[in-house]
Amino acid sequence: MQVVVPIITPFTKDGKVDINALKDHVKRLLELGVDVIFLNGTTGLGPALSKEEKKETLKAVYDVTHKVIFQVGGLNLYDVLELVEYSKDFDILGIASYSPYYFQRLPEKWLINYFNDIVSKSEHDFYLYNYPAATGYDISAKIVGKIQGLKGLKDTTQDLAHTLEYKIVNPNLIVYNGSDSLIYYSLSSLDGTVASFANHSPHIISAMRKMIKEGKREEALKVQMLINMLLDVIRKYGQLSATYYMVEIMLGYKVGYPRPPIYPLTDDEVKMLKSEVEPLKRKLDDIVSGIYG
Ligand SMILES: O=C(O)C(=O)C[C@H](O)[C@H](O)COP(=O)(O)O
Repeated sequence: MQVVVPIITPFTKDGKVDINALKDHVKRLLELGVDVIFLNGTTGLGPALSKEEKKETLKAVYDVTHKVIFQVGGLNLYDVLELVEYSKDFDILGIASYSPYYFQRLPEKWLINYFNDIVSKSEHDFYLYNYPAATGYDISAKIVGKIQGLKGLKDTTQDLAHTLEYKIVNPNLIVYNGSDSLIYYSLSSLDGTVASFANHSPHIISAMRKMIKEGKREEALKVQMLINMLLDVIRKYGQLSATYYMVEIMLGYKVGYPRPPIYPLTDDEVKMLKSEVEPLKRKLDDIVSGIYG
């Protein structure tokens, strides 16, 4: 029942990676129940980070914890392989990559070659990041066996049956689902969840995990329903940006800014977000305080 956070990448107002904010955020999330840091994912704006920025984030997070999965994917395989080489100096849990994106109708064998080229150069375990809606490609359970020595994967889809299929095909794979709307099901039926909500609500997810372990399914499902209501609110403002402000609303500390084209929210948007979140936050806090007594 692992909680993996696809951690945000904090930026300064002038668009530089805010290393101190990143380190502090990692420390807080680990204290609040997060098990693994998934670095440079979607929520971390991975596709918008340079090769050098990805190296910077790994170095920074590694100062705090070695429980890291380092996402290296990109559209220049030589840059990707340079990041794989760079990762060899770090005793981390593994590396990951999403599919090549933007270019449509790539033959399946090119996609498999891309992953196997990464695996062949890596000394770490390899995790697939399957996100069909973002990349245009579904590396499904039917073809995932063609990736050599795959350790695990994160499947971002609302279709839990699609994610379970990987377990059916290979029960030894570590399988996570990456959708915040399925955290309860991911914790209950998979190896864990990769939840962007773990950036601002790790304590809520940890409480849900405790409820599931104690057989308190109804309370746990109530938490999931409130998370889904929060998700609807957050998505209205642009989730990739709103997540930064949700950290301050839910955890009480600032964590830098997003970077365009993921634009910061305006002051008015932050005020409106806060006013819509507060009532749901109160309900969640009541449930969580009840579970811990
Ligand atoms: O950010 C990451 O790297 C993640 O793993 C989490 C999910 O992939 C994203 O939060 C997108 O999830 P949806 O909004 O459900 O499409």
